[in-house]
Amino acid sequence: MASALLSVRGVSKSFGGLAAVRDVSFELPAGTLGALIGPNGAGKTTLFALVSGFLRPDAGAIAFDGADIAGVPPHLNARRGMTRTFQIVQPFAAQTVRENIAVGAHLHCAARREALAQADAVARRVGLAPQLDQPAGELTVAGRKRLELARALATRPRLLLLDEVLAGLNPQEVGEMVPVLRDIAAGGVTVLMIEHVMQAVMHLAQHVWVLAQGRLIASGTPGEVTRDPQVIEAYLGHGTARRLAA
Ligand SMILES: Nc1ncnc2c1ncn2[C@@H]1O[C@H](COP(=O)(O)OP(=O)(O)OP(=O)(O)O)[C@@H](O)[C@H]1O
Repeated sequence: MASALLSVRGVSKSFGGLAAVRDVSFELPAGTLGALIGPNGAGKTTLFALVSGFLRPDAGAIAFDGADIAGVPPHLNARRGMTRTFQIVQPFAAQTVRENIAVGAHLHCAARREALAQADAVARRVGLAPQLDQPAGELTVAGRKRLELARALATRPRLLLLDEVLAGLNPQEVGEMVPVLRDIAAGGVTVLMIEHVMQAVMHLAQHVWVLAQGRLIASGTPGEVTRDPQVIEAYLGHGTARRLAA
């Protein structure tokens, strides 16, 4: 069994009276592609923000590669090898795709020429090489999603947290992104993805954790969690599993 690259133990976070994440624990082994799923408002993005350091947990422990990182700011986590993407992609619209990706590469390369060369290499990995000289503002939605992925990859993460990188894509675009994500994981990057596109989760994830109303209600392989009555109820409403079985 591989050791846990990310360990979350008893983590909770409330906003005023609203418990967004309640006593969540899980471990992501190194070399795994895991998915975090759950209905809208389940607490997935809040959990990502806690792990990546944009929020500090009210309780619990978060460890990355054995080091306690609860409350450690995102730029320090990026230096340690953990980077996240955002659901809403905000590139520097007037800059080229190459320059946008190079921003991520600057984490490790001080020299501009080296950062730009790294940007080219990363663009090839995500299928953005033909657009390298194009202003980022001219990219399609699918192109912007690839750019967000490329900017994160350019930081050379060991753990990549992907927040809905497939949202807004049509089925063909999803189909084109799945192998890109699989190649990234096969290249040795541990991945945790928040994803609503179940078709992609089924194809990609080795392990799935399901959140509902802030709590972890199920975990297992994609096949196991999608058959779990508690998961069916969380998505489709109370009594659904019983009605489906009948
Ligand atoms: N900064 C905040 N202040 C107050 N409430 C918040 C804040 N961030 C999130 N929430 C609330 O916490 C709950 C969990 O939200 P979160 O965005 O983590 O869910 P999610 O599972 O990512 O949802 P979605 O799939 O719709 O993105 C929601 O009820 C949300 O309204």
